[in-house]
Amino acid sequence: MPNFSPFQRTREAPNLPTGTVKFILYCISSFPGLLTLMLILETGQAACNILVPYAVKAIMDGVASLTGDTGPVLKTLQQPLLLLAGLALAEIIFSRTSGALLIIIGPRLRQRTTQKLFAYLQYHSVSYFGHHFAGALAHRISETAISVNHTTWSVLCEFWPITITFSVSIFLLLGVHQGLGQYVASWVLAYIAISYWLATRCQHYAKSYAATRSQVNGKIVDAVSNMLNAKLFARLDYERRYLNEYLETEVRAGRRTFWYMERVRWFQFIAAAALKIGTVYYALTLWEGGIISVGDFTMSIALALLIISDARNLTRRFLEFFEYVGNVANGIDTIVRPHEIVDKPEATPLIVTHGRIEFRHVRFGYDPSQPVFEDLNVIIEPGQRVGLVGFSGSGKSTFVALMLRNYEPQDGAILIDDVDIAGVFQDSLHEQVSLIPQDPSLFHRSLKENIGYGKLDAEDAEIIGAADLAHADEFIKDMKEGYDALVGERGVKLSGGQRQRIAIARVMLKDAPILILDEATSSLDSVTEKTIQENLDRAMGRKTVIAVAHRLSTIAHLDRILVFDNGRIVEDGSHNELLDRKGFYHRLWSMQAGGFLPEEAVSG
Ligand SMILES: Nc1ncnc2c1ncn2[C@@H]1O[C@H](COP(=O)(O)OP(=O)(O)OP(=O)(O)O)[C@@H](O)[C@H]1O
Repeated sequence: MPNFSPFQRTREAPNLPTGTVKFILYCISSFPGLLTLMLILETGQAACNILVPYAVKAIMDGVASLTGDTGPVLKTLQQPLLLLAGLALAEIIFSRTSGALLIIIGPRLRQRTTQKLFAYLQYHSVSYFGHHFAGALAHRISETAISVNHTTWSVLCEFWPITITFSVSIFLLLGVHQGLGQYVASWVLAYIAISYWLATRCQHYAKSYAATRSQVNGKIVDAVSNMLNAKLFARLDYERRYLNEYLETEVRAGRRTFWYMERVRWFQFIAAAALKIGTVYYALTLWEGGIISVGDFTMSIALALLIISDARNLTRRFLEFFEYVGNVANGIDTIVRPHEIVDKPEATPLIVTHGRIEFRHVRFGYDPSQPVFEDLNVIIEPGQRVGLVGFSGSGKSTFVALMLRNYEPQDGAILIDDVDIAGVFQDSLHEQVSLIPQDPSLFHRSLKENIGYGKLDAEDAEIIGAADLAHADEFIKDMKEGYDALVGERGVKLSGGQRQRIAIARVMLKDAPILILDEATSSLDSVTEKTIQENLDRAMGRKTVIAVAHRLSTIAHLDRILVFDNGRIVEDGSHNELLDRKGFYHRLWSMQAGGFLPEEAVSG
């Protein structure tokens, strides 16, 4: 188990900027000093690079001034040679220090971005998670974090040095000769503009190629998760052919993109040739006319070659940059959208002293135009044990979901101990209300951690005690690794009944004053169910309990039963009272086959 205090927590949902540039700046703002240093180092490295042709010019001019005697060569060329060596050394130092900074900042920046996005994601509502696949969200977070890094490095280590190379080259060439400088400057401006334009055009191809790749990934995931179906139906061949259809689409989209890139390369090669030949011709003419020295001539050619080497792949760099920025924008769009249910600024912690629950004139619909509850009014007294029954779709789970504030009513209020839960901190509500769901999902962590989730600072003895009450201890003891056994993703290595027992144990450990059981024992055999039910009854103590049940026998002994029909409470009373009333509940009870309600509603 990670070693952190169980009580570190933040109540307030984090705020994140929604603009792409602002978001990237926000993420990198944790490293102002290191990033500035990196910018300086990249500037230094680019400057060293660009000054090499200048040193070569000095050497060439020195060589040209030499007479036939080779004796004083080194002496004459001492300064430019030292400059050349100094530049080489400085370039190594700048570039490797920058490399080291990249190693220091890179993983940390990725971690911070992931942390921020994950923290933001946590505050989305249950309905948000119902609309987004877990895998897709995890992928989005990691893509966004990687793309924030890449965007930063693109600007710092690619576009910025290129800007310096281009600007200083033009400056040096203007110094050599105005016309030559203007020729290269026009070439550079035109080249950048065309590269940018080509990249924006290519974006369309790159996007559709990326879409086909992710479609293929999705198909592979779907096929792998349905491998059992494929085997049971002997459809392995079919699955290969099915996947191949999508792979073919990917190949076609890939070819379109690469052909376009190939055409871009033609442009680059022709443009590079134009710069090379043009500069050589221009500089040669100037040298011939005695306007520039042989050193200037050499420097001009070297600068042109340097520009060409930096300009190569500029379209691809733009394209990658767009892709990273697009990824960040997508991540923001999916994750950094407004939270659906937010704690109010004036929110207070909920402290349950009695456990009285009231639904007051509650109107709610998942789609507000089709309300599940129109005007629901009900009071559950402190310590009361209430069963909710009704046909499938009658509103029982919605009732529970509203109590947990998974959704907010469009009208009316839900009060606990006379406090409107809309005005309390959501986590304080969840601390006071426990839920045992019908199909509990567990973390892929040890059994001990899963049970201990109900009370993070629980002693081992408390965990075992809770497991014992939930009849989980008996099967855990039989496992090779006991309480340290891992349960598999969502608890798949356990049977439904075992998962339910772990969920019961962790809720017993949590010991909240209000308890909600949503078919909490439905996956258990009747013998285990009976014993757990007794333990649950004991654990309920003076808690307020709401139990949703399809098997009426499991709630018949409770203090009160609310009968739901089409979002209305049509009957309310104890089991015996309701039977005596010979109404809806009586019909349900009579219709029960083996203790279950029929699926279909029966008209009155
Ligand atoms: N997440 C959702 N989005 C949209 N509609 C929903 C959602 N959950 C439930 N509903 C609808 O709300 C109505 C009430 O459903 P609810 O799940 O509360 O019924 P229930 O009594 O708990 O049913 P069951 O016994 O089958 O669990 C149904 O018409 C259902 O289709």
